[in-house]
Formats: sequence, C-alpha cells, structure tokens
Amino acid sequence: MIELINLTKRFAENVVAVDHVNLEIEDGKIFGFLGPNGAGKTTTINMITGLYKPTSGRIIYDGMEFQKEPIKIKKLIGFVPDEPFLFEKITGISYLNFISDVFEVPLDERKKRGEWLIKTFKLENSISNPISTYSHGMKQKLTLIAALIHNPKFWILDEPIVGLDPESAFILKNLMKKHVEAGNIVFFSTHIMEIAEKICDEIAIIDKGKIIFDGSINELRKLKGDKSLEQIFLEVTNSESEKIDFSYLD
Ligand SMILES: Nc1ncnc2c1ncn2[C@@H]1O[C@H](COP(=O)(O)OP(=O)(O)OP(=O)(O)O)[C@@H](O)[C@H]1O
Repeated sequence: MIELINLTKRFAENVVAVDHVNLEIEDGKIFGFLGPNGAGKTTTINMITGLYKPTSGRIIYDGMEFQKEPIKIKKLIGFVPDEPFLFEKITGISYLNFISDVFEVPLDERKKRGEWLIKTFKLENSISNPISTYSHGMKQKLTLIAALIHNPKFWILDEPIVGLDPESAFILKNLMKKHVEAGNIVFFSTHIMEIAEKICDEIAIIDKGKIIFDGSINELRKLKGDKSLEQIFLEVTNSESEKIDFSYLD
C-alpha cells in the first residue's frame, strides 16, 4: 500500500505545486493520476520517488516512512520519469547492466528478465548500439526496461505511454495488468482519458495542487452522470474548452 498524508510541495511563497494531498493506493490496483498541465502530477511523482523533498506531509510504503527508510523503499520502486535521463554515449545493454548493478540484481535474474523485456519490447537489434542512436520511442522503451529490471513491487510511471507505438503501448498495458494481478501496485500519470478509462481500477484527479476526485471511474460516473471520462474531466477541472470559438478557423 502507498499512503500520502497531507503531502505538500511549495516552490516559492506563492507557488504551491502540491497542496495537502491525501491518497491511499491499495495493493493489486492500477491507479491513474490525472490532471491538466501544471496541476501537480509530476511534482507529486517526484516526491514519492524521492527526487524532491516534500515541504511537508508523509509518504508511506507498506507501513515504512519514506523519509526514514529511503534506500529500502527505493529498491521496491520502478520509476519512469516524464523526461528520461539516459547516458547517451553508452550502449543500451551497458545501461541496463549499470542499473542492475545499482539495484543489485543477481546476474542470472537480470539476464532472464532483461532478455525477456528486451525481446518483448523489440529492442534486440539495437540493444548493443549507443543510446545516442535511439529514436525517442526506443529511449522510452529502454527507460521502461531499466525501471522494471529489478522486478519492483511499486511501478511509478510518469506519462509512460507517450511516445510508444501502439504495439508497445499494448504490451505495457498488459504488463501493468499482470503486475497488479500479482498483488503489486501501478501508479501512473496520463493525459489519455481512454487509457485511464480502460485500465485503471482507481483514479485521482488533481487540479491546482489539490485532489478534486479520488475513486473508481464508476464512482465518478455516479457523481457526474453517464458521460465519457473526457467530458467529466473537462467539467470537473472547469475547462473552458466548450467556449472556444472554432469558427475562427472557417
Ligand atoms: N522546479 C520548479 N520550480 C518552480 N515551480 C515548479 C517547479 N516544478 C514545477 N513547478 C510548478 O508546479 C506546478 C505543478 O507542476 P507539475 O510539473 O507538477 O505539473 P504536471 O501536472 O505534471 O503538468 P504536465 O501535465 O504539464 O506535465 C506548476 O505550476 C509548475 O509551474
């Protein structure tokens, strides 16, 4: 379980990116984190993966306080950031070996799991090439493989589907489902409402740093009527998109 208690990040006196966020993510759930641009998704994800120190509040993984046991918890996390940091000069396989060393993945395990992931994401022909020669999507896939190579319980993925081709997106969605079937947790942010609608057991919508909805999509529909998630999202985030005068383009 992941618990966020009054989690807050203030970047400046008047910039509260994440404002007293309270969330509970149970084992066995795919949790979708939605919100408009600048809502606080990446800031929240950066705090729960240890990249940012919260201004206040608590982050608890399976009863362990993140601030007290960061190393132990980080070993349980597979993190895909919104902008991958990769070493361009080394090869894909050297990068995976480096990450496996950091996470102390035994040789036979990294070989088995690594080879399977490389094959599944169709990177066999490029894994021995320098990362600088990879396309954006190939870098995204390598980042995913590196995040999953130590078989972490908690997958924390910031916009993981952006940049993936339809086949890779399909594979990732199935990996996510399998992962939670085994009692683990997938926490991911997305702007793609169809994906959230299809695969999430639970969602939270954040807007201007505050959680404005937390529950299942069915619960959201009960509150807001039987509309598409996109319509409900635009409504609850007070989007003014319906007021845009597209006739300007005629
Ligand atoms: N390092 C920073 N310094 C100052 N302000 C920041 C910093 N990082 C984020 N912010 C501000 O915090 C708020 C939340 O940003 P965040 O990146 O978390 O949004 P997001 O929901 O991930 O947006 P997007 O969907 O565009 O990726 C924004 O107002 C942003 O300008």
